[in-house]
Amino acid sequence: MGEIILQVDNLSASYRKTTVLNNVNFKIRKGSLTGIIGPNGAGKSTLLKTILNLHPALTGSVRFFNQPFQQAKKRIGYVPQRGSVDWDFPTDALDVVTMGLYGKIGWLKRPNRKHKQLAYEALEKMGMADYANRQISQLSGGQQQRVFLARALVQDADFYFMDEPLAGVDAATERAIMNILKELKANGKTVMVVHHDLQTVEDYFDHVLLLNKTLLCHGRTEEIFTKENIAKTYGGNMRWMGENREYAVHSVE
Ligand SMILES: Nc1ncnc2c1ncn2[C@@H]1O[C@H](COP(=O)(O)OP(=O)(O)OP(=O)(O)O)[C@@H](O)[C@H]1O
Repeated sequence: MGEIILQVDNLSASYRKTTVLNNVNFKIRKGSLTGIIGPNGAGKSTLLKTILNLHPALTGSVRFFNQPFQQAKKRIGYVPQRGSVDWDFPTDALDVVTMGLYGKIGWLKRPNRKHKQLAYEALEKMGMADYANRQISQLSGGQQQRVFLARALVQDADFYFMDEPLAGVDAATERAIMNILKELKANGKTVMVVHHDLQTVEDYFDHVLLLNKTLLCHGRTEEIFTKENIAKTYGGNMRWMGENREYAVHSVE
């Protein structure tokens, strides 16, 4: 396994006075593909945002590549939850992808033809070339998600964070996205993904991080993703449908 490239120590976060993340500690190694699993409201999105300095930490420290976030941020990519994005922003798919290159272009400079070409190729890779000039608000949810993945690809980061990239997408989009995640991993990239579908965890992720306000456990999927640990994480809000991998989770909401 690769070297440790993310170290999270004693991380806590709150909204006003309510603590939603409590004393989270873990380390992530280069080249791992980790699913972040836990019920609604477990703090999965907050964990990503706090790690990425988008939400303030109450306590704790986060180090990427043995550096503070600010020094490492060009090497880090983030695909936010689709619902958290203002899709009415007037811009087309190609421009959204080109934004992924701004770390390289510089914010005040205009993208040139080579940048646009790179962005177009990433859209092509996600099967979205025909939609390059379509307003982002006029794409379906799954198409928007593909555009976001294309943006992450052009960024060519070393470490990606994705917040539910598979939520609400069809089977073909899910396959396309998972192929990209596996390709990123094959290229030595590291990926952490908030994920909801317990049925696919074992197929998709080599590591899992089980979270419910605190970190319940973290490690290799085959060791950690057990009935007992899942039950502990979901606090009884789940029902086994049968042996092995068939189970349903009841939302806490
Ligand atoms: N902006 C906010 N202001 C106040 N409370 C918030 C805010 N965002 C999240 N919360 C609360 O923090 C807790 C954790 O939310 P978070 O979105 O991190 O959970 P999650 O595990 O990603 O949930 P889901 O699976 O439903 O997306 C929840 O109780 C939520 O209501």
